[in-house]
Amino acid sequence: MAQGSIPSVFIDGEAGTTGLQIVERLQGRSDLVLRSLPPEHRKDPAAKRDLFAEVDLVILCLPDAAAKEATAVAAGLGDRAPRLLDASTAHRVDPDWVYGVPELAPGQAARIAAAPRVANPGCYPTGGILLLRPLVEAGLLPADYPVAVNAVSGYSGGGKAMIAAFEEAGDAPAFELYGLGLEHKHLPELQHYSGLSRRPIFVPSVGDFRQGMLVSVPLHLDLLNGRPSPAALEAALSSYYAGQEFVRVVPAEPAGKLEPEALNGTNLVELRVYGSEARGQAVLVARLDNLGKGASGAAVQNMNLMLGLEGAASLERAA
Ligand SMILES: NC(=O)C1=CN([C@@H]2O[C@H](COP(=O)(O)OP(=O)(O)OC[C@H]3O[C@@H](n4cnc5c(N)ncnc54)[C@H](OP(=O)(O)O)[C@@H]3O)[C@@H](O)[C@H]2O)C=CC1
Ligand SMILES: CC(=O)N[C@@H](CCC(=O)OP(=O)(O)O)C(=O)O
Repeated sequence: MAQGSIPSVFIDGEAGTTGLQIVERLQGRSDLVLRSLPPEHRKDPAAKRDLFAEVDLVILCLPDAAAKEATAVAAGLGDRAPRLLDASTAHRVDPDWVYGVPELAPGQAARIAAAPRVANPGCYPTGGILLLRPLVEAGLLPADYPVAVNAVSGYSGGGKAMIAAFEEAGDAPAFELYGLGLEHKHLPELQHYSGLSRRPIFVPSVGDFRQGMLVSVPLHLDLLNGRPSPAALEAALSSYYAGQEFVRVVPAEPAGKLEPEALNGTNLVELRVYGSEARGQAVLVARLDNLGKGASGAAVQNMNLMLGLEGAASLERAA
């Protein structure tokens, strides 16, 4: 990108759920130019290659196989290759890609800003990692703790096909567990970036609401190092995310209820620690918009970092 020029961005997969939401979030921005392909050429590798060579950043909002193909197209351009931000699962634990959670660790935002290739995180791992990693790093949660992660998502998490099943076909269940083969595609990144040596058990579910997500982790306090109180876990999270704009540690309401849709349309994550000192138990809960901080909001946050467009961050703030 020439100094002083306005960066250009192409969203490969702009007609899909994640792509459309990114386009929506970029409406009204004058600090970048959004490039596009005519609909009849959107899957044409030659047309893609030509456009890739002209832009500064390509955001991949494609199924995994198509994201890998697009990455190969970019690599084939050598010096003219654009930087890539991949929203798919294809490159999230690939050491050649930087993981797109700026709040992951000190220096991660700077690594994203400088990276040629950034892997946008999965929606469930965003919640799980933000809850778990600070506790592992603080030495409170042993890396081999038998972690179980339970989660519920709105159906937009399943892209166009699942949206059609819920909104058009009308034959989708009101609620269902899935991933019960214990091989969900988010497990590698969830384990890796949380810093866990033991593979967690992950039980996702989907409900008959479009958007919104809760990710929860039950903990037995006597199995943690030093038997911390729920308040100590909350303090560890608060200190880890002090000063972060999009991650908020919120005191848990004593009534002990939480619904998943309150952050829809924002790029925020809320983290809470519910607990019973007397019972020696706690439940960590993350609330986020699966299409916000779980996908398109995170992609815009990463794009801003990669292109040095800090001034535009206000567009991502909660109303
Ligand atoms: N939905 C979500 O909450 C999240 C999704 N993601 C990831 O983002 C990616 C996109 O998911 P999502 O938006 O939900 O999926 P959708 O199915 O809603 O959209 C995918 C889009 O990609 C298009 N497409 C497929 N192959 C190609 C190709 N070769 N070239 C150009 N376009 C192509 C599809 O076209 P067509 O319409 O013709 O099928 C469709 O428009 C996936 O990897 C997904 O795992 C990540 C985080 C959250
Ligand atoms: C409800 C639902 O089906 N959700 C999706 C995950 C959505 C998501 O984050 O997918 P990425 O890994 O592509 O980021 C699923 O479990 O496969």
